[in-house]
Amino acid sequence: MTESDNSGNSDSGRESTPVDISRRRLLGTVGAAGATGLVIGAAGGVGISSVVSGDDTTGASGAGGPQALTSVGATEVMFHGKHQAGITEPLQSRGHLIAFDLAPGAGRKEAMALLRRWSATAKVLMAGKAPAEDTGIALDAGPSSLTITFGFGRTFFDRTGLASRRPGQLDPLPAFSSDALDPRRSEGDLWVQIGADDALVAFHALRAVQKDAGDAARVRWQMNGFNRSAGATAKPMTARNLMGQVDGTGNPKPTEPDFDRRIFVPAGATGAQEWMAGGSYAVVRRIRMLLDDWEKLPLDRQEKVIGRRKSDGAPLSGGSETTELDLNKFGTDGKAVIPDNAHSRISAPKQNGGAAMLRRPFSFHDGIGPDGTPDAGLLFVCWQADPLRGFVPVQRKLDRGDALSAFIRHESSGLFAVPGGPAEGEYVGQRLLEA
Ligand SMILES: C=CC1=C(C)c2cc3[nH]c(cc4nc(cc5[nH]c(cc1n2)c(C)c5CCC(=O)O)C(CCC(=O)O)=C4C)c(C)c3C=C
Ligand SMILES: [Fe+2]
Repeated sequence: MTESDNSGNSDSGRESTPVDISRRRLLGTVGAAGATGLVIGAAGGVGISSVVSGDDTTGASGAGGPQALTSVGATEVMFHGKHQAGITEPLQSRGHLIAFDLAPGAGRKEAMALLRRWSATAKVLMAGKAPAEDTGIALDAGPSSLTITFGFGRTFFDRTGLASRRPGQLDPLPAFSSDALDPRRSEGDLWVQIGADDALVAFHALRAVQKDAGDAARVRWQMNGFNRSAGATAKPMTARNLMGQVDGTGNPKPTEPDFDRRIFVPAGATGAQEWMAGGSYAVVRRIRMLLDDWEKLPLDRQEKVIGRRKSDGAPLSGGSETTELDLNKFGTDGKAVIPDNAHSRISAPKQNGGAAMLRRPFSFHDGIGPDGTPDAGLLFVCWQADPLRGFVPVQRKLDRGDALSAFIRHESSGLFAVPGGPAEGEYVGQRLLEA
């Protein structure tokens, strides 16, 4: 992207105004025009992307000179838009999920100031610029698809005197029989999701968000995750999880007519809080994978657990990855080719009255647990306009009879209201906090 794309985007007038300097210019490495890259706009909703060409008119990137950013580094996601960034964009290779609780004594005033600070920081960092008193962690890097997404947990509303504006959708999720939840790593007043295609850019944002919290909020829990790096495969492919499965195939697509209705809260929706228009609800579950057990299972049984081939994600009923599941196909033994307890069968929207969610997870690996097995699995994050029409009915059904249940353990849970994207000049959550 060119530097001029960002002119006029400084956050002057906001608290803790970040310095409007590109991280690369701090090192004096960028010419009048930057590298070729992508700008992903949240405006209008769903990751509209356009290629911005950047001819290096200075010749600075020639032999011996500084190099242009690759498309990985140069890709920028817009902070302002109808929806917050970090929901419909492609999975990034690094992620941090952090929940905060407001500090004792902090209320609505402190929360407003915090969301102003966080928004100003997010805007600057997502543009690949340096905040005030920068740590230098991300020097040299471009925006690298950084997204920073903010949400409110159920407890936020009592602590800020806003109980009358708490959406019913934040009512606690039902208990599921397979839950083994750790309350200290669950829920929280505020939630921040950071994603980037560079580990240092993601960590840089994490530190900035933590420092901005100041005396207003304390970290309740933090989880770190990853996905495959952009460019690691010969062509763009659906991600794999740590069980080796192709994971994400059945996700609703932004091109589908009911995508917006399923994922985002419409303006003027009956019973919805107006400040949530354009927003979405995030369900976050830390799901441990019992990898030692899973990896002992022969391939054909692993495939029956999911109902799809491991090699390419195609349904066991035939076709390729994107072929629809044929749930009525039977083998010569008279049994359903996609077993009754297969994860794909049970979670399919047509088996759940159309219930659908957008899954956007990160894998995690936190070493070896006290039991000697890998503390690894999925930071499952799913997005929907209403958790009672997305996550809850599907998880209820999975809880009753999913073949995958024997190989996973839900260890923590969070439900967060993620407001719509801020308009130019607004901060995230302003319509809730200042209405
Ligand atoms: C309640 C929601 C879900 C949880 C929790 C969940 C956990 C989970 N899933 C996998 C692996 C796969 N899931 C797949 C499909 C799939 N899963 C859910 C929901 C939950 N999964 C849905 C709605 C779907 C899509 C169903 C459809 O549209 O047909 C697949 C198949 C490929 C794909 O469609 O993505 C895999 C593989 C793991 C490992 C896991 C917990 C660790
Ligand atoms: Fe799943």
